[in-house]
Amino acid sequence: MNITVIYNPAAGGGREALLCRFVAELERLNARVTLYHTTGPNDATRYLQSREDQGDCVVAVGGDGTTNEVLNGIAPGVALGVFATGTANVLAKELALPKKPEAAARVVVQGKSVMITPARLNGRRFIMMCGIGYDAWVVDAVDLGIKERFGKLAYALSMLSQIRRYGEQRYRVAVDGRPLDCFSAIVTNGKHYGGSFVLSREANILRPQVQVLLFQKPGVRFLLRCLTALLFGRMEQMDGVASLRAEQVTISCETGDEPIQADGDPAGRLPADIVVDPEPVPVRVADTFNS
Ligand SMILES: Nc1ncnc2c1ncn2[C@@H]1O[C@H](COP(=O)(O)OP(=O)(O)OP(=O)(O)O)[C@@H](O)[C@H]1O
Repeated sequence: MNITVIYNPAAGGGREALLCRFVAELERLNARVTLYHTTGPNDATRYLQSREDQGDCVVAVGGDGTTNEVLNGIAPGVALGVFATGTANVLAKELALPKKPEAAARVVVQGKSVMITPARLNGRRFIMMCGIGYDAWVVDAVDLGIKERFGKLAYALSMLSQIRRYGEQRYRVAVDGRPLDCFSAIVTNGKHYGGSFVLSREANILRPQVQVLLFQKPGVRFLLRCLTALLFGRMEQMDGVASLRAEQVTISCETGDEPIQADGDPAGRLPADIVVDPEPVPVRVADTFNS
């Protein structure tokens, strides 16, 4: 098996020792490995697009942002592997991928492929989720220095700093053409969010549809109730939260320069045009993964 390993040395504050163990195990399993260290944002995508032969599998070693950039550069038919060394690693939770480097390498070489349908936000693929409103403000306001040193704490601090703004901005959404309003929205491909929290029980990453969660009531109290419900995996059931399955979603707002987040990183500004990608991607998972 020929494997390209894309390592983001900035993800999760750097995990060089884990990378070495991961690559050593791949080689012990007779894989031929080409290793690449990324140098900055979008370098993974650029590097992959410049490679004529990416091998049988490209493994993203980093967080969801690294996987996103690999996904946007991977050639059709080449399998995507993930060794999660980032901060939140939501995709790894969704696919029940092992944390230990040796076990993660065995999944890549000895596991199976499942077909996952990403979605496209303004033309660029995302694999887990994108969001506008509160969700995007939090990602936009994360202090990268704190994130590098203290990981998820940076998100918690950013969440606190943005709470007061919730409800100020109203967004217009079209879910498969149906017009709706909201004060925040998350378009998710999978069930998990922010790590191991369950955002949507309705979502299914193996299905060629996304789940759209619309937060339709204003007010800080409503947001706090939503965040509490998220801790218990019950946000989708809340009065004021609409959860809809869709193939195409557009989101816009009349005023302001509003950010969007995709797979946990800033992803441009509104308007957002989100469509399910017609080309599914083979992704390596454990043999025991229930598909
Ligand atoms: N050499 C580099 N130096 C700085 N940033 C980089 C480098 N290579 C890639 N990046 C950027 O780092 C960003 C963050 O990486 P990533 O999202 O994978 O890790 P994380 O934020 O720690 O994890 P998670 O998304 O799971 O919370 C990526 O979006 C990528 O653009």
